[in-house]
Amino acid sequence: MPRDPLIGIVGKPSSGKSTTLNSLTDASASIGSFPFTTIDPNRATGYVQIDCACSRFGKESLCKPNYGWCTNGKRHVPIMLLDVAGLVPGAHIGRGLGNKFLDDLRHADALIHVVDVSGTTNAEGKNTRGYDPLNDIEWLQDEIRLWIEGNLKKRWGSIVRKHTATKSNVVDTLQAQFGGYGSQFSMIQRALDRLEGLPPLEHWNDDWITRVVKSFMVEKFPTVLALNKIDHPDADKNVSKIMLKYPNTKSVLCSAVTEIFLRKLNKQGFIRYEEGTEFVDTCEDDPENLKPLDDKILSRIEGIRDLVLYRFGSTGVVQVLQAATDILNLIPVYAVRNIQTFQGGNGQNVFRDCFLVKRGTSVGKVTRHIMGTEVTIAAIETVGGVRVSEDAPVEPGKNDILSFKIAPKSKDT
Ligand SMILES: Nc1nc2c(ncn2[C@@H]2O[C@H](COP(=O)(O)OP(=O)(O)OP(=O)(O)O)[C@@H](O)[C@H]2O)c(=O)[nH]1
Repeated sequence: MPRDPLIGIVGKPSSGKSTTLNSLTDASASIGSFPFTTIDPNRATGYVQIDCACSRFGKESLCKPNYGWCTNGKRHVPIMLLDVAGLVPGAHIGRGLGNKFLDDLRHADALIHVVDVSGTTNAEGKNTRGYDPLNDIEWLQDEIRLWIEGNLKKRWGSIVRKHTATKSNVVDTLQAQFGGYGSQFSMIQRALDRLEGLPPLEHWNDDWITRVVKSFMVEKFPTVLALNKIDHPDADKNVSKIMLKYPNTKSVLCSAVTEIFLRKLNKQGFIRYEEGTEFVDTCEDDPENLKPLDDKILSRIEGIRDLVLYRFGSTGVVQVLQAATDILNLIPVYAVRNIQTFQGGNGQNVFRDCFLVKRGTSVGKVTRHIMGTEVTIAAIETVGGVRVSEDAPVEPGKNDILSFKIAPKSKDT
């Protein structure tokens, strides 16, 4: 059974990790209880915003998720986040929280690297001016690579001896080494396929080992860059530099502190703010429903509109989490009791249960993930009561709303 996806938040001290995490985990509407089975202090529930299936069928007013919430067809689906704190240069040799950080990381399926693009904090997170954040992207990648490489090189002699003695396949040999990082055979295969002219493992020199580890990292730790603090005047030139140097890495511009500020005022009834958008109303726009603000805060909001919202379309925070689920290829799948009305088990409300699963996963696998392996599924249906085979893949808008008919337990069991 696939486990729930986990997204790690990484970045140097003072880059804005906690602020970003707070804005991703702050649930502004009343929400269901915690859906995940394991809770540890570094984990928090974030909410990724998706277009809910209820809006496909004009049933927005009847939508009531068991977990998260849905407003006018914009649904906030829970996803587990991992706060990977304490990374400083030299972590792989034990600086800062050192290996503790790296150990936490192995559980993550994707990373959000929060980068301070204002250039006002150095590699250690201390105040400065004109720091080049390109360094942060490089050294974070290097730390992870050196950690994996270090572990591999320590045992390289015996790895090669065993590999040749047992005439093993290179994928099997690497899976035995990388299994501890949560690797899978398919991941390793893809990582190796990307490397042209790769010699047999027994002929790998240091350079080839580095290339293999880098390629493996692309598979194991797909990364979104959250280019944070875009509200700062020095951010623009740093953002352009990063985009030029890393054209193929998903980057999202954001201002976590702005998001926190707007959500707070929204909760207190001073503004109307729709998360993930550029729309903010104040008492000037709606004096009857919004509380009055003093001139200082009004002018700060004006600044936020000009510097962040109108320039970039939003604070970017909602989009950061969306980008992380996109690189993992996750799509929402809905389990309903009644395939005609989309109602849940209690016969009320629609689309109560929504799960994020990898696009292309077979319906059978999704079924077992949701229903468990003990039950016997007699039939699976999708929209219109159409039967779906267990092999059919789930895709956005296709086989993504499912109803399961359970076979009655036989008397012998
Ligand atoms: N201008 C600006 N400042 C920000 C933004 N996000 C965070 N900050 C500020 O950056 C500082 C550090 O933010 P934190 O969220 O504590 O950073 P962190 O990465 O969690 O730091 P550590 O806990 O030391 O690892 C705080 O003063 C924040 O207010 C932003 O979008 N814009």
